[in-house]
This record gives sequence, C-alpha cells and structure tokens, in this order.
Amino acid sequence: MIEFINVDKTYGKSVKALQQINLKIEKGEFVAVIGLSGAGKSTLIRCINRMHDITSGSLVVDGIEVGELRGKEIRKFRRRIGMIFQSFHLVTRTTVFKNVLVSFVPELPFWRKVTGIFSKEWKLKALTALDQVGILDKAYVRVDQLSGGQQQRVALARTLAQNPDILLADEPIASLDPVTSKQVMDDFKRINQQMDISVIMNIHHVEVALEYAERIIGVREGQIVYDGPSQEVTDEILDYIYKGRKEGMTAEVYGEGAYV
Ligand SMILES: Nc1ncnc2c1ncn2[C@@H]1O[C@H](COP(=O)(O)OP(=O)(O)OP(=O)(O)O)[C@@H](O)[C@H]1O
Repeated sequence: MIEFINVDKTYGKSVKALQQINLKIEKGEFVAVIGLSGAGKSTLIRCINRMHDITSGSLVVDGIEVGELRGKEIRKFRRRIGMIFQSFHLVTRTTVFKNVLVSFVPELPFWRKVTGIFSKEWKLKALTALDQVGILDKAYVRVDQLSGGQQQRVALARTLAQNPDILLADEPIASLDPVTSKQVMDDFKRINQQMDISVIMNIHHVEVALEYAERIIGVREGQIVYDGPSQEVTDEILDYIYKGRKEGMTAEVYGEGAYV
C-alpha cells in the first residue's frame, strides 16, 4: 500500500508543488492522475520512488517510510518500483534483448558486470518479460528500428523483468499515436490485472484515463480536488479539476469521491 499523510512538496523556497496530500493506494489498483499542466502530477508520482524528496508529512510504501531510506536502501527500494517515462530511456543502438538485460546489471556479481556475461536464468527472465508485452519476436532487432509504441513496450519489458510491485508511469503515451497508445495502455491493463501490479499513471488524455483506470485522482494547484471511481467522473467534475471551483458547488454536486 502507498500512503501519503499530510504531504507537502516545495521546490526552492516558494514553489508549492504539493500541498497537504492525503492519499491511500492499495495493492493492485490502477490509478490515473489527471490535471492541468503544472498541477503537480509528476511531482506526486515521483515522490513515491523518491525521485523527489517530500518537504514535510509522511509517505509510506508497504510499511517503509520513504524519506528515511539512505544510499543502498534507496536503490533496493527502487527496484520494486518500475518507472516508465514519456521518452523511453533506451539505448537505441543496441538490441531489444540487451536493453532488457541491462536492467539486471545492478544485481549482478562484480565479475559478471565486468564481463557482461549474463546467466541463462537472467536471459530467460528477459525473454519472458519481452513475451509478456508481445514483442518476443523483436528480441534481436536494434531498438532504433522499432516504432515508438514498440520502444515503449521494450521499456515496459525492462521494468517487468525486475518483478516490480508498483509501476509508476509519467505520461507514457504522450508521444504516441492513438492506435499505438491503445496497445500500450492494453499492456498496462493486462500487467495490472494478470500480475497484480499496482499502476499509478500521470496522463493528459482524459478519455484514455477514464477508459483504463479504475480510480481517478484530480490534482489542481498541488492539491487533490477529486478522488473517486472513473465511472463517476462527470463533465462537471472534469471542469472542476481543469478549470476550478464554480460558485455554489459543494461535495454533493461532485459526488462521493470529491474532496472540496
Ligand atoms: N525541479 C523543479 N524545480 C522547481 N520547480 C519545479 C520542479 N519540478 C516541477 N516544478 C514546479 O512544480 C509545479 C508542479 O510541477 P509538475 O511537473 O509536478 O506538474 P505536472 O502536473 O506534472 O505538469 P505537466 O503536466 O506539465 O508535466 C509546477 O509549478 C512546476 O513548475
């Protein structure tokens, strides 16, 4: 479980990116974080794996107080949390297979790191991960010969090979066309349901968020202004998340999950 308790994040002295965030995400949930550009979505996601430090409050992931981790502990903790970005962060001039194998390097004994020799077990893990995202047939193709969607699937396979409990995705389909986006979102859904991996995704495409995520978190100016099931998100709620509060609106108007 991921739990934010009264979390604030301030950049520098005055940029209040997150304010009084209280949030619980259970194992296996598929959550989409939506809101205007600059609302704090990336910051919210990146605090979970300690890419950003919170300024105050408490952030606990599966019983671990994230802010108290030091050095090696942070690296170990991050291995359980996969991160997918808009840009795929791959080594494009080498094969798909090698890109997935590289994810094991931090876990290898020193001599294997130096020699670059991977055991049969690691190779099998890498191939299994490629199979899980449907690109096993591309294992020996160079990454720069793949489409954007296929590259995102390689990134996903690389993360899956680590057996994560949580997948954080920061705008994973922002640079993909609608057809490819759907394939990648289908991968996320399958991984979430079949492997019971929690998915927390920051996404600009509201209609895609509503279709795939079971829970929507609406962020505005660093605060959670909606938290509830996707089926209950109405145009009014979206207006509220994206434009701001209208005079006279109350929690009743916005439904059960609303934080107003
Ligand atoms: N490293 C940083 N240093 C200073 N300010 C930052 C930093 N990262 C983000 N901010 C500021 O924090 C606020 C929240 O930014 P964040 O990137 O979390 O928003 P976002 O909702 O993810 O936006 P977008 O959809 O454009 O990615 C913004 O005002 C942004 O300018």
